[in-house]
Amino acid sequence: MPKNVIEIKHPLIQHKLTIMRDRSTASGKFRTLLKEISLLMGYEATRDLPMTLKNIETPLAEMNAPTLAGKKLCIFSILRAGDGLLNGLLELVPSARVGHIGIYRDPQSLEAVEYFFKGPQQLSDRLSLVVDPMLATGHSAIAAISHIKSKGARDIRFICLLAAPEGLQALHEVHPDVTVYTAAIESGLNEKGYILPGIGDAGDRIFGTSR
Ligand SMILES: O=P(O)(O)OC[C@H]1O[C@H](OP(=O)(O)OP(=O)(O)O)[C@H](O)[C@@H]1O
Ligand SMILES: O=c1cc[nH]c(=O)[nH]1
Ligand SMILES: [Mg+2]
Repeated sequence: MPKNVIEIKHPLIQHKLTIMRDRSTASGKFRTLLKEISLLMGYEATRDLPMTLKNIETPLAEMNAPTLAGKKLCIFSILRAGDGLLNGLLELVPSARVGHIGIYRDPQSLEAVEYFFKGPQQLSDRLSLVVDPMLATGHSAIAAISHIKSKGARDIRFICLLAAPEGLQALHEVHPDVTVYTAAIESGLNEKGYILPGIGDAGDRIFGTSR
């Protein structure tokens, strides 16, 4: 297993994930749980942001108080399912810029097909958080990260709910500089490239669609 993978085994995340895995959990509840998990994962993925001190006055005293040092963020959502993680992270860091990368996975070849890209101009001095609930073969994440690197992004983290070992390995081979935050490293992929035991098709479960 690549070293730069952080599996967040917090009890609240694991409990919520178990409810999401259950096939009888409806879309509304599924979305709510994914957003709650995004807040908890975002806490972990930002725990080493640079800090500085700022002089303030409380009602009682003057103090040098810790504050974020101003490292700017951009959150890139891999459409569609990435949007299930995006809004929670934006609530944590309201000043973050947002990029959208439309990618779907061809069901036969399992290759990533990009159909949309819109992101902020200046990426070289930002921390980019690329979000998608699923890292299966890794093709979608690799394509998304290659694209944002071509636009200048250098400091990149990938946040996913579930990661297959195959996807982690593939992503690490192409982008060894990218740290992955995940709630669970799964057993593997089935013959159609779905993560096992998994949650099924993330986009379909978030938006109530079906293939
Ligand atoms: O690691 P990979 O093998 O590339 O698979 C993961 C991708 O597959 C899913 O997207 P999907 O193609 O279902 O599109 P959607 O989000 O629009 O439903 C998922 O949200 C990832 O983007
Ligand atoms: O299990 C999987 C694999 C890819 N995409 C999904 O939505 N689910
Ligand atoms: Mg997708």
